[in-house]
Amino acid sequence: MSARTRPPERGVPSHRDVAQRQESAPVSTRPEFALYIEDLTVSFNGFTAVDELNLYVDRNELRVVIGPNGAGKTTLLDLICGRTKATAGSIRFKDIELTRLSEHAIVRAGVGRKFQTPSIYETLSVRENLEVSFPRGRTVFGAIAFRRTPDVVERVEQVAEEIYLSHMLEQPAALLSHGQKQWLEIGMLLMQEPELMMLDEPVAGMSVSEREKTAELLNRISAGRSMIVIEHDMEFVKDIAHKVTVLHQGKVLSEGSMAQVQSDPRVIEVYLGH
Ligand SMILES: Nc1ncnc2c1ncn2[C@@H]1O[C@H](COP(=O)(O)OP(=O)(O)OP(=O)(O)O)[C@@H](O)[C@H]1O
Repeated sequence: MSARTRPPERGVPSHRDVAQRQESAPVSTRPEFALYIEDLTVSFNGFTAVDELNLYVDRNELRVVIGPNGAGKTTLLDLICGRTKATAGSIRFKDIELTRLSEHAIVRAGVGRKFQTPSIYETLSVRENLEVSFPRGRTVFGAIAFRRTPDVVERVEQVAEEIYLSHMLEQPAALLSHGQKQWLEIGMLLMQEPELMMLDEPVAGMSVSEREKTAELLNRISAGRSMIVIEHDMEFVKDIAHKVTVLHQGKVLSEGSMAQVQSDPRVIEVYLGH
């Protein structure tokens, strides 16, 4: 049975199931899953990079997406954050259809995304980088217009502590190590308190101890939100994944616990065996 036609596993209701359940449920009941991706497809000049993909991510879940080069992993994140527009299919987050929204509206809907290379402001201090990421930190013209109100100061200090940078708040970001820059960018996302956070290869180029601290950080911040992480480092995947989705040629090849996907012969053939 193909990934496309495979019904959701037990405990993985289809969107229709949830919609029906919600009709009779009290208004305050949250859907069981935060993110529903169904039949998602994107083609570039006849090449289908994401092909009728179905993916369901829970709240409080850290999902890792793995797969060979060109499998469609980054394109999937591009589709969710609105950078790439879907050719067909649906992405519903908290019951909002994201495929129709602009990138900015998707951010406002609670979706935050970190790219592989850190995009921090090198000349600003760690504190200022976090401040400008506070939702009220910028005007529509992009000028830094925040005031250091007590709530901003408190939030910056909380986030700095979470990302192991409390002792470097006044340092220019340019002086941070590669790993610290990655953490700062995660912190900049945390300032916006996203309910869905997506990270593309967060530990690429990090030292062993930075990887360990990043695993601890991600485990901590996945509580209360949904996370999708693309990663190639299998040791790291083991440390963080609640569930793993393996993509191949734009489709879900396998999905389950790390142990389940690692022992799936199809995954060994196209990815892990290489
Ligand atoms: N804008 C685009 N125009 C044309 N082709 C694209 C575009 N974006 C992605 N692709 C193609 O879609 C396929 C999937 O690419 P994608 O970057 O999503 O793969 P990936 O799984 O993230 O790979 P990697 O692990 O190498 O980062 C690739 O063949 C890529 O060349």
